[in-house]
Amino acid sequence: MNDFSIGFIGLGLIGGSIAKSIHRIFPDYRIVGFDNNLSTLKEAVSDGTLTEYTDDIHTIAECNYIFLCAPVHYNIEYLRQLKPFLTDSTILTDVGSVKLDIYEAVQELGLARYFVGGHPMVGSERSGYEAATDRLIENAYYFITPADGVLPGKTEEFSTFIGDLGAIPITYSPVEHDRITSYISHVPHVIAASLVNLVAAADSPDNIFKSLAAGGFKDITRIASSNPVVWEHILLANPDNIVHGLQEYVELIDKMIYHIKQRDAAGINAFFASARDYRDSIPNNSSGVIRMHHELFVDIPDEAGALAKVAAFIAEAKISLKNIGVSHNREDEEGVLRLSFYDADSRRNAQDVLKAAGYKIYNR
Ligand SMILES: NC(=O)c1ccc[n+]([C@@H]2O[C@H](COP(=O)([O-])OP(=O)(O)OC[C@H]3O[C@@H](n4cnc5c(N)ncnc54)[C@H](O)[C@@H]3O)[C@@H](O)[C@H]2O)c1
Ligand SMILES: O=C(O)C(=O)CC1(C(=O)O)C=CC(O)C=C1
Repeated sequence: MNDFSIGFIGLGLIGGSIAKSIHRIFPDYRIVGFDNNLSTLKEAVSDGTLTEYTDDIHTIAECNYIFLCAPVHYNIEYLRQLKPFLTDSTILTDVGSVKLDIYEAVQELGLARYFVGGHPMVGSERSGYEAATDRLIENAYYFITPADGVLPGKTEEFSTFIGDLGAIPITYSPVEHDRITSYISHVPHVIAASLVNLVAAADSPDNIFKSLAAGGFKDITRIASSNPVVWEHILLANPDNIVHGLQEYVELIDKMIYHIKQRDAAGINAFFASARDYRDSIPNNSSGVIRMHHELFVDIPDEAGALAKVAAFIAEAKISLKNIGVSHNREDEEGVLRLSFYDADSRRNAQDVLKAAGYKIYNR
């Protein structure tokens, strides 16, 4: 065992995924967990991700790198407890979705010399350690927001470490970060949750809306299943940017209402056309604004066992499948089975295997 140590406060989706990546890439590092969910900690020790867990903040504070991975407001609360034990060899970081509030707290507490903030631009609607994977952050952009006054070399050292884990570090100021993420992440989560609440309120007593909801509604509302505590903290930590974005959004909706009321075909068309052009310009096969997804779409017969058969071909070829899903709406889907993989090689190999077995494959 190497005596290099990394401490985690919060071992859910993001903390757990980063800990698992570190364990995969640096198996000799000592990884220590602290979480208010004891069964999570026990599970992470038993699957080998954590070397040990602790309920003593001092043990975490003594680690070389400290990752704060609880909901954003709780991360800030831990700064004060860690402060007395930190040394110049510590790198203190967090993964919170909002960067200015923790940056200001760090400055106020005099912790700037240790602090390199971070935020992986990747995640899931699932939460908790059971949703964590050792590939989650691979190929994802990872914001780095160093404190003004951080000791020389720490930002470079931490960025290199994040690159070693397979993510793509990009350095931004906390102010820029919070403005960008309000548009591309925080406002969209509010909109997704609003849409679900809209439909839930309109649904019939026998829930017919829910039963009939197809790809469109499901695609745009996946993130409405996210952990409410995490999002409560994010909205309260970045209120001005989010309110501003939502107000602009309401203006857009008002504009569409006006077009519809006026029966303005050209206005409606232009609204959709500009959205389609921007959305289609997001590169699918690069680490662009939207993370690279290694996906295949496969047409399968609508019969029992068809999905299991495809999964068996993949398993026989020893290819790891990240996710598998079926769409029953054949009207606007060419391939109905969506397979996602952890990397481009796995996707390519699966494509070869399934093609050889006579399946029709689509790439999107
Ligand atoms: N969910 C995402 O997609 C996503 C993406 C990037 C960054 N983040 C950020 O990552 C952080 C964690 O989010 P997550 O999605 O992993 O949440 P999660 O709910 O999956 O995990 C949070 C973990 O923190 C623990 N925890 C909660 N309060 C605690 C406390 N007071 N002390 C110690 N442990 C505590 C929980 O038991 C849980 O294990 C948040 O700051 C969030 O903004 C989330
Ligand atoms: O993919 C998802 O489910 C996410 O919500 C990930 C997502 C986002 O893109 O909004 C959520 C929160 C973050 O801080 C970063 C990424």
